[in-house]
Amino acid sequence: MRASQKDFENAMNQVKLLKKDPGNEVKLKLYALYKQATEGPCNVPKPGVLDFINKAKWDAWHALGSLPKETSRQNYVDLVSSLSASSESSGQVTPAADRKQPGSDALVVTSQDGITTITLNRPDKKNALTPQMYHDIMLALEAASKDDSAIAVLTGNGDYYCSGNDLTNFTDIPPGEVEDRARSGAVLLRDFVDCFIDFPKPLVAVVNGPAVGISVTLLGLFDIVYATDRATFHTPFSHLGQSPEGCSSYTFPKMMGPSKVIFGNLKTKCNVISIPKATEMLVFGKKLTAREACTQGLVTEVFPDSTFQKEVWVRLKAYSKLPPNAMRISKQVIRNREKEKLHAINAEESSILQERWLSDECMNAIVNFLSKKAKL
Ligand SMILES: CCCCCCCCCC/C=C\CC(=O)SCCNC(=O)CCNC(=O)[C@H](O)C(C)(C)COP(=O)(O)OP(=O)(O)OC[C@H]1O[C@@H](n2cnc3c(N)ncnc32)[C@H](O)[C@@H]1OP(=O)(O)O
Repeated sequence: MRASQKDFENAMNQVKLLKKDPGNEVKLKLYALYKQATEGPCNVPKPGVLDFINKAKWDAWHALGSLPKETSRQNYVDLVSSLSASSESSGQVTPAADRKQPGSDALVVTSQDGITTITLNRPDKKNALTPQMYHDIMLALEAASKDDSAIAVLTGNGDYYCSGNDLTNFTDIPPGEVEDRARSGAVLLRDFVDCFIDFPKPLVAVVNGPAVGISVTLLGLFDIVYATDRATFHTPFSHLGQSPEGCSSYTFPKMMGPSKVIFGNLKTKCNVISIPKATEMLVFGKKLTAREACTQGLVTEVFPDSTFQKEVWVRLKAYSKLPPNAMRISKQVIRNREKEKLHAINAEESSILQERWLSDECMNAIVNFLSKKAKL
C-alpha cells in the first residue's frame, strides 16, 4: 500500500519523538527523502566544498536522482517506522493531516486509531510548561474537540510527565511590568483551565512519570488518569508561595475526602484528628506515590512501568472504538452538572494566584529555585 500524505505527516512527527539520535547518516537519508518527497529531484546549486553541512545534505538529496515523489514518501515513512520500532517509541504518532501544527516542537499532536494524542515534548526540562505550550495545548484541545477522534490523550515524552509551570516564566520581567505580567498570566491560566473544563470528548491522562504543579491539579478535570508506578504527584504550592489552581481546590477535596491522623501511643490513649487528604497535598505539599494517588481517587489505574505503554494503549485503542457520540454525550451529562461551578472556581483560583505571584513569598521561592539552578 502506498504511503498517504497523512502517513507522511505522521512520520515527520514521529521523528521528533525518537528517543535515540539516529546518527548523521540516517538523518541525511531522512533529509534527502523528505526533500525529494516534497520538492522532487534536487536542482538547486551545489554548495561550496567548505560549506560541509549543506554540501552533505545536497549530496544526499542529489543522490536520489529522479526517484518519484510517491516512492520517496513511502521510503521516508518506512525508514521512520523502522527507527521508531528500534527506539521503542510508543508508536502513537500520527498527526491529522489537516491539523494546524503547534508553534514549536515542545508539543507534538498526533492522531491515530481514533485517538488524538497531545505529547509534551521538552524532556530535557522535564516537560515544564512555557507560555507557548499553554497556547499550543489550548489550540490542540480546540482542534481535537472538532476532529474525528473519539478520545483525546495528554502525555509526556521522556522520564517526566510534566514538572508544571516553567518557573523561568517569572524571570526577565521589567520592574514596571510585574503587575501587568501577573494579570496576563492569570488570564492565560484561566483560559487554559477553561479549555479542560469545556473539552467535550473523553480526555485521558497517560502519566508516564512524575507530575508536578498544574499538571497534577488538572488531573481532576480528566475522565481517566492512567499512571506508571514510577509516577509521583506533587503540588508544592506553599513552598512556592503560590496557591492551588486547575479547580483542584474543589475537585481534590471532593474526590479525596477526609483522612485520619492519629497522634499518641496506639496501645494507650490517643488523639485522632481528621485532615482532608487534599489539604495534605494542596497546603502542605505532600507528594503522593502513584498507588497513593490511586487510593485517593486522583488516578484511575496504576500499571507497572515495564508494561505501562503497552497495556495503556491497548486499553485506549479498545475504548476509542466505542460509539463516539454516545461517549461524548455521556461525558457531557456528567460534566454539565458542574460546568458553571468549575468555571467560577477557576476564575477565583486564577485571581488569587495573580495576587500570590506578586507576593514576597512567591518571589523568594522563584529566586531560590533559580539560585539552586545556577548553583549559587
Ligand atoms: C507572571 C507570569 C506567569 C505566567 C504563568 C502562566 C500560568 C501558570 C499557572 C500555573 C502556576 C503554577 C503551578 C505550578 O505548576 S507550580 C509547580 C512548578 N514546578 C516546580 O516547582 C518544579 C521545579 N523543578 C524541580 O523541582 C526539579 O527540576 C524536578 C522537576 C523535581 C526535577 O528534578 P531533577 O533533579 O530530576 O532534574 P533537574 O536537573 O532539576 O531538571 C532538569 C532541567 O529541567 C529544568 N526544570 C525542571 N522543572 C522546571 C520548571 N518547572 N521550571 C523551569 N525549569 C525546570 C531544571 O531547571 C533543569 O534545567 P537545567 O538543565 O538546569 O537548565
